[in-house]
Amino acid sequence: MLAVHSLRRSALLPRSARIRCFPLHLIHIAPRPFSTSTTALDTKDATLDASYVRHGRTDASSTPRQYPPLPDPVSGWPTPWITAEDFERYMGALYDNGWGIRFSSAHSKPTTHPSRVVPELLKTYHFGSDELAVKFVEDLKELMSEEHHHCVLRVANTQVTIYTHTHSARPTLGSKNAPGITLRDVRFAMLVDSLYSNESVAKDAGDASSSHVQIPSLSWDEYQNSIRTSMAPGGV
Ligand SMILES: C[C@H](O)[C@H](O)[C@H]1CNC2=NC(N)=NC(=O)C2=N1
Repeated sequence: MLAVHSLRRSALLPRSARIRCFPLHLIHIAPRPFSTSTTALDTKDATLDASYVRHGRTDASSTPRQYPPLPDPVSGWPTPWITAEDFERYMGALYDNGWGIRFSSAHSKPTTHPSRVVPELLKTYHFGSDELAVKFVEDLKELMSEEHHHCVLRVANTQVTIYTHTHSARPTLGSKNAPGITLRDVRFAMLVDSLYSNESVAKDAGDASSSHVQIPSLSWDEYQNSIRTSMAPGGV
């Protein structure tokens, strides 16, 4: 619990400052629902120190790009889709840090929404072992519960892909509700990156970035066009 609060406060500080914000003896993780030993933030398991993250990338582009200030927690439902201003403010840094946008039909429901296409943010993280990937998922579960925001996870051995959209969302004022990308997702994406890098930084693990999936970085206009062409008949 404390770890997530600390994370929020320090999410956007430079790495060196973050290290100062995370004296390991102060970090406490609430008990886990299942017990694959400790988390990477936990001080008890020194054997996991150096390998939470796979250090495949040593090029300059692997340095995480600094994010603008974290959006405040969003209250109320449905949540508005991100605006052109939000897109301008956050998407450049999200793209540079390996996030992408996809339009997914995986969320359609045969009975109510047979051909629904949902815009969402996604990113794949790579780990040094299956166990470390599972530990990251445990930490994500805590973050999801703290944020009251739930993403879809795909765990494939040492890779964890995160897909995040907001179910209860609204494209524009007065329109019908439709799932999509909101500031809840932007905030969640930034917090997940921070979780990932803080855990490895706290352990002095070196390169804290993940390998980036090659997903085209849509401009706002392309994003709007994709929404128009790929969303359910009638548009949004
Ligand atoms: C009442 C509760 O907060 C809502 O059901 C939340 C839970 N988590 C959620 N997560 C996501 N991704 N989208 C939502 O609309 C959503 N709704």
